[in-house]
Amino acid sequence: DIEAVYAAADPPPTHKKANSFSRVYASPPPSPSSYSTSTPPNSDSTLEFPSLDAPYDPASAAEQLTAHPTVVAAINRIVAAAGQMAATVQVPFLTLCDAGMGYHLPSCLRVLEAAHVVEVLRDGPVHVREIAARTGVEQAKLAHILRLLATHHILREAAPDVFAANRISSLIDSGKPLRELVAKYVRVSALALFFFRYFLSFSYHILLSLPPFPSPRLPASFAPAALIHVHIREEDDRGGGGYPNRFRLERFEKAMAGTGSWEAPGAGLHGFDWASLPRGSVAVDVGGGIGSTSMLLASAERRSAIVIQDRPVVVEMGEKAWRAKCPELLDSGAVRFQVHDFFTPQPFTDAAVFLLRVVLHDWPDAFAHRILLRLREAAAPHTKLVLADFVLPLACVDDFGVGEGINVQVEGTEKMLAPAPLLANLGKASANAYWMDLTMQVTFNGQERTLREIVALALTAGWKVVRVTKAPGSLFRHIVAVPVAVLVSPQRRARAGSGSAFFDLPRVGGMAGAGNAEAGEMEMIERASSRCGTPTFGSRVDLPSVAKARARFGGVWSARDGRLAVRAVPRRLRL
Ligand SMILES: C[S@@+](CC[C@H](N)C(=O)[O-])C[C@H]1O[C@@H](n2cnc3c(N)ncnc32)[C@H](O)[C@@H]1O
Repeated sequence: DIEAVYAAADPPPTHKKANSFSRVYASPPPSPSSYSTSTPPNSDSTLEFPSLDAPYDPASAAEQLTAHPTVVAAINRIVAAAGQMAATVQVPFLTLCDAGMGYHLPSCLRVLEAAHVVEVLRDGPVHVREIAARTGVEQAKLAHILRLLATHHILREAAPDVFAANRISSLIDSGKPLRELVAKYVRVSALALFFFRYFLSFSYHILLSLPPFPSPRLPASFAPAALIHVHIREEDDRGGGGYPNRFRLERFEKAMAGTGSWEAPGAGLHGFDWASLPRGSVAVDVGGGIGSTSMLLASAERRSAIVIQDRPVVVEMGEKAWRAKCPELLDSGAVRFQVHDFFTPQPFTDAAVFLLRVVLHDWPDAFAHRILLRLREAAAPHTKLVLADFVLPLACVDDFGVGEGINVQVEGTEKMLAPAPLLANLGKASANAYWMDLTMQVTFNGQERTLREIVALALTAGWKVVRVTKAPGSLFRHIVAVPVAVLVSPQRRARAGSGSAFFDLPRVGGMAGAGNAEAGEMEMIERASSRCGTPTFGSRVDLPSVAKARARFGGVWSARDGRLAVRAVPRRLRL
């Protein structure tokens, strides 16, 4: 109920009718000489500094105050002090990451401007669903872009997924009606996004084609340049003499070891109760790289055997690294490497834990769904899935879906990381997770995800998230999920215009895949599935679910032989 969401949001800022730019130039602030520098600027005690949350109004007394020489000097000192304090106190690794990925900010700003988002927000907060509909930009991507801008105080997330312009973004309001702009620049927004992506990918390729340079003074665990990582095709990994991809591959593995610095100290060990696993059980580190995380686990916790799965060339490198560092763990069988493609059936069908660390963020939802589904097919009832990834908080207090049909009932969720007036997601202190999100998006069409997105994605593959760890000082989280019935996956694809189509509820792990969707989950699944390109149904095959399917998708639905059947495939389900 979008009205309810708006009602819950902060009151809209005052309407702005005129073009900010023209007003800026039409009424420049008084020149410094018009002030008496000896007079304190704020002798009127009611005059306050302009609010960040309200639109920019150059004519206001508060805004004019900012041109007074004393105030200008104070502003400069505040900005200098804030920047210097941040650089002084923040861990240098994170400051370097911030500096290394800040190039996403202008790209996001460009989307804001080219898609005319500020004009859409002119009259107050708007839900991203509506912004997407009015600008033609894909909703899921737009939400992340706008949240990154909100994290940098350029917009405001007034309520979950509801964005508002503020003192900064309102400055780029053209003052023209949206209709006029869209007519003039037909679909500029979609095109801009399209070309940006390619422009950025192109820049990456140029950067990555530069010859490697030695950096002997960097500690081995830190390789910032390699944080931009590349999926190297199998045939390239070994290719002639190892240049350039062999270098990149080796640098990449160092960078992966360096990602330990994203985590709160000890989080890798405490993110899951490894000691609770029965002696002799098996933990599978899927897409485990050279096993940097497993090495920590294996050294601290010897109850379960660890299998590290990856592609052949990585397994080869991993075995070499372990043989050099801790051969006894390989020789005792406590740890072993296995070549395995995670898009193919998982060979371990009785694992205690499947660990996916920084794997899902490499992949778009449709592929991430497949990786999760392969694990679900191999899961026993006691198997746990541990996802280790950044979890993006909203830039406002998060009610976890109340009022949006989504209830993320997960142990360990936090509605906010800081009280007002700080941003609920800790603003600039959290920038790195949002930079990584954009890096994943422009490089692989992957992404970092919010908890809602992770919960919804996992559910499409039969994993129910039950717990997320708290990790003070880091947005890198360990998320624990348990197997539930798979709610997804048409076995036969609906053909456009075909007379009828059946969507089987699959059998997984010997369990009939009759859905167990609870209230609210249906919508969540549907949203996730629309991103996966696969229609999904959270449904028991009973009359209410048939009615739900009809209401949601149109068409004529019935329950036949434990399957949902649809006649005259509705447009929304055509694949
Ligand atoms: C971002 S790294 C994460 C490595 C490790 N989990 C860690 O946290 O250090 C992603 C890993 O997925 C592996 N990978 C990519 N495609 C794969 C596939 N189809 N099957 C198995 N592993 C794959 C890569 O080789 C790489 O080691």
